[in-house]
Amino acid sequence: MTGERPLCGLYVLTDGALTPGARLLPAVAAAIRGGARLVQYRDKGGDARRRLEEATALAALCRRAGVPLVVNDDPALARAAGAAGVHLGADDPDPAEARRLLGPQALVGVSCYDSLARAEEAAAAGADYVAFGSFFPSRTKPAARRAPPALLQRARARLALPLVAIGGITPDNGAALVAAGADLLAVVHGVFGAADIEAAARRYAALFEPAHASGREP
Ligand SMILES: Cc1ncc(COP(=O)(O)OP(=O)(O)O)c(N)n1
Ligand SMILES: Cc1ncsc1CCOP(=O)(O)O
Ligand SMILES: [Mg+2]
Repeated sequence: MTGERPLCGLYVLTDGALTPGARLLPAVAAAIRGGARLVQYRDKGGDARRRLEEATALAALCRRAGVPLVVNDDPALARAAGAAGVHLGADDPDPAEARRLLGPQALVGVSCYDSLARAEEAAAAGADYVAFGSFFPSRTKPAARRAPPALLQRARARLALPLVAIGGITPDNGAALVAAGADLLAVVHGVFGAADIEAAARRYAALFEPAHASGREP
């Protein structure tokens, strides 16, 4: 992806239970006002028409805000909705196929769990970022495979592309992940489960401001 802004900061993932129906767009708008720098439409529902409507509306909102929208799991939906890209895990379509469908400008992110080897493969195949985790117990995905924070330091030393950390991240435990090399913190519950979404997003975004980020590895 030839991005306008570097991929760095708070990455918010929507959730069908926390941001249902009419609450989706206001919730994402609040997260962006709070400083979110990347948005993922993550919806595991089976209603294709609703998903297309929601993803299309979110893509328009994100475009106006200058924040890329990534669609989880579904390259065809990303294309139909006019999203900036797609996020793919081990059980999803092949990232190379997604790249062919979405084109060279698209943002293609790949889940790597606790595997540096998988991340190196994804990087060599042209991923725009790689995601590791779950680093902490996740309310959104309790059965997610766990990864140790030290993995981020090893990944940082070996990989030049943006690193995403995900899983049970709070403004308190996220600082150590940023210090270990995470460029983006991917969050569901900590932002969209909050009573004040904008304020919650602001607390994560602050972890990337110079006062906090001075603890980061070069
Ligand atoms: C940024 C980010 N990282 C990891 C995931 C998980 O992807 P996946 O393993 O495909 O699991 P599901 O999200 O599809 O349940 C993600 N979506 N985003
Ligand atoms: C999709 C995903 N993959 C690993 S953990 C997770 C969910 C993260 O959500 P939360 O920030 O609520 O733990
Ligand atoms: Mg997936």
